[in-house]
Amino acid sequence: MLLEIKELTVEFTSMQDKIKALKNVSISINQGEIVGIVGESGSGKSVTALTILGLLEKNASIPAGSITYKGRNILTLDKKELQALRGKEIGMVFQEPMTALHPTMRIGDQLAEVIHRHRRISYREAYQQAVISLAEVQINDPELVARKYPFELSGGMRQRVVIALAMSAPPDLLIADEPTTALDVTIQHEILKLMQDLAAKRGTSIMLITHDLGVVAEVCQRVVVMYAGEVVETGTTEEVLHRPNHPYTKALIGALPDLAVPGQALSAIPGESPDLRNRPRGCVFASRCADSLPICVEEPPVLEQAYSGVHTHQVACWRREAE
Ligand SMILES: Nc1ncnc2c1ncn2[C@@H]1O[C@H](COP(=O)(O)OP(=O)(O)OP(=O)(O)O)[C@@H](O)[C@H]1O
Ligand code: NI
Repeated sequence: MLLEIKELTVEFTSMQDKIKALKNVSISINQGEIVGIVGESGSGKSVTALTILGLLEKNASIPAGSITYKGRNILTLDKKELQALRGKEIGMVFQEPMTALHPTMRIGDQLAEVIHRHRRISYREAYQQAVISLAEVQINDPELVARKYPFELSGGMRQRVVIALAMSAPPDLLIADEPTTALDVTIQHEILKLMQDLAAKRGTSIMLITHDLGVVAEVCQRVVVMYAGEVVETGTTEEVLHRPNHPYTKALIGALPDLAVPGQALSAIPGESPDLRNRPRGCVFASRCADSLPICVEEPPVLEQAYSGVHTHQVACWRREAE
């Protein structure tokens, strides 16, 4: 196991309010695996990523849980140790590539600087390596692009550069938070394929955060469905997409015209997600669930094996189909 998040709870304090953004979240990622994290806006996907990276804002606290990376609990590391982990061991790619790039520095120099820092080779060698890594992310004429500034590139090209940057160490884990959301559909496909190929070649694991089940179907081996800061269902992509067990997952999938097509946003399910300042006593999804039972509003269901004999597939639902 490369990364193991165990019963993680994250809270934010703002004004007088305490927002429980994550509750009892457990997610694991094996070496070389691509795991998709899906859920609608506000379900806690980005908070999960930021917690792993040690980048939560100052108003956050972590009252419970652990995040074990290669046997070490990341939550106990100090600032310096975390910084060393980020970028080198754990790479990151976010939705907006501009935030990861230095606006007034040439692409080749940005890459060379990072490579120089991580690999203890001369700057000249690092620059040559930078050009090679641009070619690896399928940028035509990498020498020319290396001399350009970020603003001279298209969004898709910039995201390729960010992936080259994130993969340059190279990391063992890549955390990608909606890496293709801002790009048009054809470019999305190319970038996903690129990440998948690079990961396979280097044995990198990827945590791929997306609100797009088509993206999950295309590249993920496993998927974690989050709702209101909790994991409601998890399993192999096949299990979750073809045999969904949780009413929320079913609703997400049922509303998609064609699962194999990326670029379809999660559909709107009637109702609103619960107020995270005042979480419901029972199941978080009960207020929007078409199949809820009296017990659903009384007691929270725990994440349990969905079908007997299938260990990978788990669901938190009182109507869980155990057979
Ligand atoms: N610094 C903060 N202070 C207070 N609340 C926060 C803070 N950061 C996140 N939250 C809250 O935590 C919850 C989860 O947010 P998060 O960004 O993880 O959602 P998400 O699943 O990534 O959504 P999206 O798909 O819109 O990116 C939200 O209700 C959000 O408002
Ligand atoms: Ni997010």
